[in-house]
Amino acid sequence: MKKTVQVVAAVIENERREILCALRSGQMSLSNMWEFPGGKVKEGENLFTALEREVYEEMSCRIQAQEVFHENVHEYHTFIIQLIVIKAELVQGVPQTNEHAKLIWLQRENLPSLHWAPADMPAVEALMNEPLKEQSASFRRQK
Ligand SMILES: Nc1nc2c([nH]c(=O)n2[C@H]2C[C@H](O)[C@@H](COP(=O)(O)OP(=O)(O)OP(=O)(O)O)O2)c(=O)[nH]1
Repeated sequence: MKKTVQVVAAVIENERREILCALRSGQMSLSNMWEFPGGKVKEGENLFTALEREVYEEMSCRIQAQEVFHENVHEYHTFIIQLIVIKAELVQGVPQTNEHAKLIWLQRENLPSLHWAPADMPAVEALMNEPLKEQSASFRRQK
């Protein structure tokens, strides 16, 4: 039986309404696919704390997890992923590529132009279809 792995991933939006996208490196599994930064939740760990820890480990910056945005289950060849996508705010530092091949900020309407990890597609679509009023507070404050 395939193992189910719980993974948290961050949607971090900047004041220009761009979302941070991360390219998995050639050394990682699902190599050369784009993802939202994050990783596996450890046993007994709170989802938000796990996300803040993973982001700090991967990108040396601090985020504050805000709310669960999307959740779905996807079956890969070797495991089943429960992907929990969480809105988060960058609170300290500039994201660094400690593990990823590349980091880019992309307007949400351009998200589908990337080759995403298959499990991420429903969340990408949900972001595309998100009503303007639900989009980030930093963006709303500019209006
Ligand atoms: N962080 C993150 N991982 C994702 C996303 N979509 C997706 O399928 N994944 C997969 C890739 C990995 O197999 C797993 C997250 O594992 P991880 O980031 O903690 O660790 P890892 O790459 O070392 O994992 P692995 O080599 O053992 O598969 O979830 C996503 O949007 N963000």
